[in-house]
Amino acid sequence: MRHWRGLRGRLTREALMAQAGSAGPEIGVQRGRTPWLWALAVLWLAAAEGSPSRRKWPVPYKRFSFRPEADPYCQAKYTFCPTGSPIPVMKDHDVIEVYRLQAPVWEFKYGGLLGHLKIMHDAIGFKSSLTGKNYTIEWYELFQLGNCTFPHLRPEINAPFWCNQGAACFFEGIDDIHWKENGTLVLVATISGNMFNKMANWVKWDNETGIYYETWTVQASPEKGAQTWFESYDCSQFVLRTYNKLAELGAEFKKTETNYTRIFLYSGEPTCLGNETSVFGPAGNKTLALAIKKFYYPFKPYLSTREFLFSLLEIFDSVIIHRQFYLFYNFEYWFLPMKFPFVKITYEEIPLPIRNKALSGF
Ligand SMILES: CCCCCCCCCCCCCC(=O)OC[C@@H](O)COP(=O)(O)OC[C@@H](O)CO
Repeated sequence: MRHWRGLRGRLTREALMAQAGSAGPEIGVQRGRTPWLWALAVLWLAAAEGSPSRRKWPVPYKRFSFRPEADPYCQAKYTFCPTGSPIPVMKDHDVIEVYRLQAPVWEFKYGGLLGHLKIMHDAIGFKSSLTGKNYTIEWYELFQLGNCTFPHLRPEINAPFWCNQGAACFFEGIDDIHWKENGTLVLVATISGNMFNKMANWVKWDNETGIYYETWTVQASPEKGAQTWFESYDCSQFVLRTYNKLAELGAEFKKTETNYTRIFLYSGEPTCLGNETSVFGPAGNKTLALAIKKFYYPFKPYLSTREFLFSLLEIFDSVIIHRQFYLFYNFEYWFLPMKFPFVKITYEEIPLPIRNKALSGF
């Protein structure tokens, strides 16, 4: 059994789909049925050897002109942003403290359990000196992490169905116990009311245009400086974007270590396979469509213990043995030629940003 990994260079969508069209769903694995196609692919790769990919990496996260209504099929296990409120307009001369908030994911359900694995959720707290009121802003999934990581395979719909929206939630109050008990609540900056108001306007734009959650960070290897193929778009990325916006507005951050959770996939150069229409539509490649759905099938939720254990074996077979992963990014499907160590959860420092001195009005 041979894998594409023995051949250097990048596979085009056509080569992968052609391979799929002849060899059946296990793309990238030679089954001895298409030697001529295999030779063609080898010749193509030899010709392409060393030709640098023309694509810009990492793939830029796609923003949209507006946030669509969520599909009623998507059901939240826990209500999104139950105590949400509009962001208030602060007095320009107000002095507002900015807090880094971090707690284990799903702490409300599992306490500090995931904190032991450093699987952490991030948010930002604000406290107004003029009013004494404090606030929390956090960015997370409308329909929980599993729905943002894997799709639903609905019998009545040919394409995988995603409930992967993520959004910002702003509400009055900071739950000190929630953040302090197993995580972090620390002052990181002090800003003016004017800066806060400008940040608030940016948050509204960011929230209206950045509409989907992406769990995975995809890189070529765990080494520092390795090529990043895709960045995640999750709670921590929102906090980082907001800190950067505040620094751009002139905020000066304290010197404190800030670590964040990321879950990595390691792969060779990804290949874009197309979107829902081009892959799963009437003119789509039926075998590729089947291969993608076959890949996602073991990830479906609410399995029995026996089904779950069997699914783990299927996932191991796809990702580790056959070194295949289908990523959904920017509402397109990507083939990832997986590499050792395949998957890794990290909790590493991403330093607080440097102030933009040109704009520091505070
Ligand atoms: C199907 C799972 C695939 C494997 C994923 C393994 C862990 C990956 C962690 C990535 C970082 C997650 C950080 C993040 O975006 O957190 C958002 C959200 O999941 C946090 O959930 P929460 O319930 O703790 O907090 C949201 C809300 O309840 C707080 O008020």
